[in-house]
Amino acid sequence: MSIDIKNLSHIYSEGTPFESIALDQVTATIEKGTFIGLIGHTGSGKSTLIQHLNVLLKPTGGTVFLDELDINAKNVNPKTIRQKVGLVFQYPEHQLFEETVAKDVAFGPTNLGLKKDEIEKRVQQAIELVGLDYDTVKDKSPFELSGGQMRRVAIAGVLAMEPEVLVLDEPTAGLDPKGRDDILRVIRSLHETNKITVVLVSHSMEDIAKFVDKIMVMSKGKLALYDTPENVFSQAEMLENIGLAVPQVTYLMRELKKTDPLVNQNAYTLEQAQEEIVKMIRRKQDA
Ligand SMILES: Nc1ncnc2c1ncn2[C@@H]1O[C@H](COP(=O)(O)OP(=O)(O)OP(=O)(O)O)[C@@H](O)[C@H]1O
Repeated sequence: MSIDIKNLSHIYSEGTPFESIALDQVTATIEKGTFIGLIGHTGSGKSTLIQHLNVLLKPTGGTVFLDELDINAKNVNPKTIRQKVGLVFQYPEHQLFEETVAKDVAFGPTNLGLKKDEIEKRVQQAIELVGLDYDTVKDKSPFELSGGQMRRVAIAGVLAMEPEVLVLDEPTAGLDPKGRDDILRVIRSLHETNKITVVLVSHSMEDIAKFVDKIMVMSKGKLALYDTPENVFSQAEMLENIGLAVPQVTYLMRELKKTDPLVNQNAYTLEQAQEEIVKMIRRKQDA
């Protein structure tokens, strides 16, 4: 399912002294089956943008199309959009409440009014998709699991609705580096096997760079950059100007470029850049 964001604007408390322009004429196309990382400093508009993908907010201007359907049109039922676009909030495990993992994951499909067999099938599939063993966890209380596992259960709850687009607000928040990497791997593999379109909000470019196809950089309610990770990182100065930490690899490459004529940052992928840096460090050690 492709997403077309057209001149999307959002003003909170419009016309009051507390007015705040959260989105300012954002236009972007997210092609079907792509994995997008959405980055930006605090208050840049990321959460506001993703809430529009799921019709949780009404635009002040512009709209969003899902496969050419204007999701804000009067005759469109927001419920049908929310089935297609699954939204995983920050710290989704805080919303777990059932006594077993299986019941929690079944909550969404049960509300859709699906038959018992279909619900059971979806629950099992969703639990396995997030890399948990169904038989081991199905009857456990979600609260017996580790933080990372609880988060996987919460994501499984959204997957059991079989959305065509998965939107996640900082799914790695509060996890240690290994937990962050594990969750991102699960999401990447979901995206690859199910060809699902993914929009993932993150504070850290370094974390998501190797997983996403494209990065959207938001700054003060505007879309500042929208390109592949390599092309986004090549705009190091712009990223620094808008207050985003440039990944260490890019930073090192830029510094080395100043002194080492062999380095041409734009000619490398991130993995190649990493290898080059290791080689350069060895060359310097041997010299
Ligand atoms: N409910 C609200 N009422 C009024 N202003 C709001 C509301 N929610 C967000 N804002 C303002 O809108 C702007 C964009 O906020 P938003 O939460 O979308 O940014 P964000 O990039 O997701 O930030 P963070 O990374 O901190 O979550 C900010 O200036 C914020 O203060």
